[in-house]
Amino acid sequence: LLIHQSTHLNWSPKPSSPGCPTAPSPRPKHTSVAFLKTHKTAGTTVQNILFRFAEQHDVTVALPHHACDHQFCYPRNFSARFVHPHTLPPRIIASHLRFQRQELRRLMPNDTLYVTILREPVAMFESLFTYYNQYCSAFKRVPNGSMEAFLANPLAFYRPQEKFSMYAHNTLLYDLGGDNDHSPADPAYLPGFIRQVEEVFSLVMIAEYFDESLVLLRHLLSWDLEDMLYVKLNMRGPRSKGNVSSEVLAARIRTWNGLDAQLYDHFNATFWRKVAQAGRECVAAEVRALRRACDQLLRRCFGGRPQLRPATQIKNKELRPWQPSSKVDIVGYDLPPAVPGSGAPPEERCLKLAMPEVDYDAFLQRLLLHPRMEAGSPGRVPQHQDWVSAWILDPALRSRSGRHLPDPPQWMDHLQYRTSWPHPVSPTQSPEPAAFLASTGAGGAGPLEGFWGDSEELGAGLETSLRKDRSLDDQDDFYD
Ligand SMILES: Nc1ncnc2c1ncn2[C@@H]1O[C@H](COP(=O)(O)OS(=O)(=O)O)[C@@H](OP(=O)(O)O)[C@H]1O
Repeated sequence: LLIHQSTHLNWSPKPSSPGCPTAPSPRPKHTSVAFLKTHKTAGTTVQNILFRFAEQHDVTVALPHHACDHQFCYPRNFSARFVHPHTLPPRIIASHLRFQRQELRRLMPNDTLYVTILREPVAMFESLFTYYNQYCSAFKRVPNGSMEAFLANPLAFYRPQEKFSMYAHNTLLYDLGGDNDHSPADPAYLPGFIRQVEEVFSLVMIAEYFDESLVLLRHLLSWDLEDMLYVKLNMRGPRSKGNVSSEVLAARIRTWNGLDAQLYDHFNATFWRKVAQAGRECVAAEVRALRRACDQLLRRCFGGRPQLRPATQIKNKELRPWQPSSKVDIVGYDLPPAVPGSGAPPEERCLKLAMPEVDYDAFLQRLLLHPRMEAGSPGRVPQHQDWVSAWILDPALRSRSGRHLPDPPQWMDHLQYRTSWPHPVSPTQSPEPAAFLASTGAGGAGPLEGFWGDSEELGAGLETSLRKDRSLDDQDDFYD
């Protein structure tokens, strides 16, 4: 077990930097954030920053209902009903969803700042094509999985009505709630759509300029530089990376994804206008400070820059990234039992820094389900295993109780206290799975039957659900 330590980096950012007009003045950190996590755009790395911030600052994150897996029932249009009731009302939302303005407005506080991220469409499409080669039928039916063959005649393979077809055509536009199959012959559509995006989103980050984007995000939210530290997550290993070396191929990708290409070009330009407003020198200086601080954290966690490893070589199960298929390697990091140099065990935050999306989501779900588990069983005496799980999952609890599990009277008191923390839960608050699924039209209750039963069933249901997270095939069932 990793021992939580509350020590922080001794590097401490100045609240504002001279010559940086948009650098945060000393005002409270903004904690209401809706991050639209688009696909294959470095969104997992941003999400991890937000999840860690939420944990550290005790801010509620909207998590998907179990029937939605770890995404908000994507590719459906987002609905507030897809949010796990224990995470209501949330202040941060950062898991995959298809943007739906009204529903997010209904869910999130009025002062929510909307942020998203775009990636250059050629690199993004190559990533999508590889990652979803087994899930998107348009890609699957191409002979030898050849991207060149697909791009030579996309319409021979693409069927807009098919499930997951959005991974093959203007995915950015789809994620933002737009019509990814809209005719390029309609000159009015995209400008109108862009205007709507600009109305809602305070910041559109650009994956190619990730660090500059984080600087603008920090200014927008008045966060400390320490809140922005990260390692890259969800990267493909070298074996799985294609190379779009030919200009002809790149041009075909841009033509096929014409709406995304124009969208990206527009927001890339507005991004650089924002950088200019913030002061180029100021942003560049802060990028250097951010990189230094990231390096410093990596030394504390890994003894230096961590080695990227295939999932099979990662000893810590919680750090093994999900693999979309046997043809694609998603690489990750392992934590050393003792940090080279200091010899100390890595801090809790190092685990979270390197934690893949599915595992972080599952971790947060487990934290939230504990109080529900006890509240859902009135009169039930807390069991020893409840305490052990709470102790493992709750860093604050661990830091209070130290290395050793306390005696039974203490853990029973604690568990009873937890029934009202962090979200008071009434037994009627959570819809039964069948009712939930019927209300969303998301399919039969099958795998979730008995989910809100007693704690043992709940635990088993949770494990099933975690296993389910590993398979997109199971997720498919919700859209059949
Ligand atoms: N910080 C940073 N800067 C630039 N690029 C980064 C960063 N972090 C992750 N990545 C790359 O983003 C790709 C994964 O994107 P997502 O996490 O959004 O994918 S997913 O849709 O959630 O599966 C994936 O790209 P590919 O490796 O090309 O697939 C990652 O390598």
